[in-house]
Amino acid sequence: MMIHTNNYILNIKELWDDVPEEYLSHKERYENAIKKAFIVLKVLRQLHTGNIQITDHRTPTNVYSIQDGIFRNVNPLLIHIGLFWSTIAAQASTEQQAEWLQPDSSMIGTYVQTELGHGSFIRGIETTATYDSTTDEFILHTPRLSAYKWWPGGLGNTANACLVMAQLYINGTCHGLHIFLAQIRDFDTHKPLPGIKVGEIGPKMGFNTADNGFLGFDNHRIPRTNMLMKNVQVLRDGTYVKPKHDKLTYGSMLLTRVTLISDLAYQLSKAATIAVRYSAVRRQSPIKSNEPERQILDFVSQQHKLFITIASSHVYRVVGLWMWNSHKRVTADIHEGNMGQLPELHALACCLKAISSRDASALVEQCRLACGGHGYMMASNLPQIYAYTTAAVTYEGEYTVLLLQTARYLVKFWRLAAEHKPLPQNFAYFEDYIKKNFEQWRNSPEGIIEGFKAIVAGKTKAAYDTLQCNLRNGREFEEAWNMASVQLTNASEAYARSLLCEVFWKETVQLSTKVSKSLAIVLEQLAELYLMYWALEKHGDLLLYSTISRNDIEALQSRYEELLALIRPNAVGLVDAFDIRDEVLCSTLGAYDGRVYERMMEEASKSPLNEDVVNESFHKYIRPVTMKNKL
Ligand SMILES: CCCCC/C=C\C/C=C\C/C=C\CCC(=O)SCCNC(=O)CCNC(=O)[C@H](O)C(C)(C)COP(=O)(O)OP(=O)(O)OC[C@H]1O[C@@H](n2cnc3c(N)ncnc32)[C@H](O)[C@@H]1OP(=O)(O)O
Ligand SMILES: Cc1cc2nc3c(=O)[nH]c(=O)nc-3n(C[C@H](O)[C@H](O)[C@H](O)COP(=O)(O)OP(=O)(O)OC[C@H]3O[C@@H](n4cnc5c(N)ncnc54)[C@H](O)[C@@H]3O)c2cc1C
Repeated sequence: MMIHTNNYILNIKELWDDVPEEYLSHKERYENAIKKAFIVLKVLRQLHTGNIQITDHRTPTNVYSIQDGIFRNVNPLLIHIGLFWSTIAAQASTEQQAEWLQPDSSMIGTYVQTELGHGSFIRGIETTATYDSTTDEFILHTPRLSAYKWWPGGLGNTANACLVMAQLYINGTCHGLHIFLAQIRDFDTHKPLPGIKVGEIGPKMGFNTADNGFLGFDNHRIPRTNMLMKNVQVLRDGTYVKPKHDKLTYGSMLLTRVTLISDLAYQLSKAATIAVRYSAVRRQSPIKSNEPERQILDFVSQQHKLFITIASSHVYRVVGLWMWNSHKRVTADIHEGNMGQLPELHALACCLKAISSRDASALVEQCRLACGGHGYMMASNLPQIYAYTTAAVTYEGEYTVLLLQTARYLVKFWRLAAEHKPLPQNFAYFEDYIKKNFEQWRNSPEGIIEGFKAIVAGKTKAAYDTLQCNLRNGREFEEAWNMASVQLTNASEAYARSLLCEVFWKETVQLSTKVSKSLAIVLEQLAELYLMYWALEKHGDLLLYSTISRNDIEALQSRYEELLALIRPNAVGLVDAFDIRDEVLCSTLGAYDGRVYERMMEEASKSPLNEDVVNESFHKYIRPVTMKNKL
């Protein structure tokens, strides 16, 4: 059947709420979301099997992104779709995949790693999987309260299976973390299997349509063949066959970190669309006293808040794609047995996931503030977008923890540079910094990129020197590292920013040659604005580590303000170009037709507090007091 999938989904009535989700109880929210999730899953399965076909070339992304409108919050099957299947596809053997990856599978799964006691430090995970060679089974066990799994999305009520990360024991030897497929609920009755204690963890700041859950195992047995065995094996006699690289088990985290960059770009484009469109409708104060009130988008300070959000959305879209392609390349190499590029990919994914999530949540909040009081309304959808993006700063590798991973990589190259050993081309600037081969500052995108590299070198040097000093003072390495950790994270942050600037600028220049001249001009303006914005934000660092002068900074400021003025006439067009449907934006402030006040009044009329002209609490609580006072 040929179907225009977007319209098809939009026309499924049960997917769209009459009562806004905020008015539902915790339980109702879940039940409403899960009803919709299974309708969406059915559509995805039909797409997969070819029972329905795509007629809109943009549909693959739209099926995913339209979910934001359907759930307003999050699809409770996000982890089932985004992590459970992808981990099986990446980490299970060919035979396991043939058995488990059936389109009509009964399994609804989740990814179960974090415990009450351990999230970041996964080597500290306490759940065990002990091989019993007499029965050819693993025994999954939760030894104590802190070992209870805690957080996995969909675990609370929905999942009947999971991929669980546990410490593998064979004949008393611990072989570290491995992934196991475990059924946790009966496929027919959905009751927890014997030896399984499972439930939901309660309301959160966001993600409240997803049933994040807890899970404990009481000596729960699974077949040996349920360990994911593509990269590592346990044979029938208990022989352990090591993986080619001991971090291949962490592959799903790496892939999700890469994917998240593009997802955050999309969240940013939603926030920018809402805030820019609203700013074009909203009038507040004249600029000159004898003039009518102006669109708030005409205030230069408002442009400063918003245009960086438009630009950042493009940055993360471009860099997300760049990382996706790198991931594809490195994965192909790994298939050939070449692990050489894995450390670099991990280092890039860590700092870029950290900075993209932090930037996205800060900029979404900036968009909310830019909408004044109305941005605080749930009906603006900005609070929900914020709650969604800020979670990404923590999940899939916490911000600081990931920056410290990238710092390990930077310090390795600084050590090579300090010892005058050969460096890869992309770190040649470390050597230049040591030799004081400083370029003369140029007030141009290329000059700013060089300036950011000098900051990376300068901050890595400072962190490295502190580390060495701590070591000379007799500290053990880990302690010395902890003492230098503020500087180490600063170096990583700078590294991420320099990558973002360089990749975005180079990709934009390339893209500009392939599009119309007028479009190329706007794209380059946005890219330049991004670089200028961050150069000005980091001018203190540039003064410390590059050859920039006070005059250069003043010139940068002027150019930045010029760019704001140049972008202003295209601002609404730029967010319209994100092409996000009203049904997905779910915002009274950001709809395409600009009927902000009418929509706000329509939404207010849905409040249950407007159902009765006089609320019954008046008779119960207010009247007895106010009438008594009157007497
Ligand atoms: C449908 C599309 C979906 C789109 C996506 C949209 C939305 C998102 C979807 C879902 C999100 C929702 C929920 C999120 C789900 C989760 O949160 S799952 C749980 C995630 N948990 C974490 O991320 C834990 C973070 N911790 C770690 O990753 C590790 O503990 C650590 C910090 C990396 C340290 O590990 P450890 O084993 O202790 O390492 P150690 O210190 O011994 O060694 C470090 C060396 O190992 C290298 N390394 C580490 N990780 C990797 C890796 N993944 N790949 C390659 N190499 C790795 C590292 O470089 C070090 O190497 P050295 O040479 O020693 O420096
Ligand atoms: C919405 C949401 C969904 C989630 N979904 C899932 C899921 O589906 N599956 C799953 O398994 N997990 C999931 N998680 C869990 C998530 O992966 C963890 O919360 C995350 O990895 C952070 O770990 P933590 O909570 O233990 O934080 P902690 O590690 O306890 O961090 C607390 C603080 O300690 C600091 N810290 C910790 N270690 C260090 C260090 N070495 N050096 C310096 N500072 C440090 C951190 O920077 C932070 O400031 C989810 C979490 C959220 C919020």
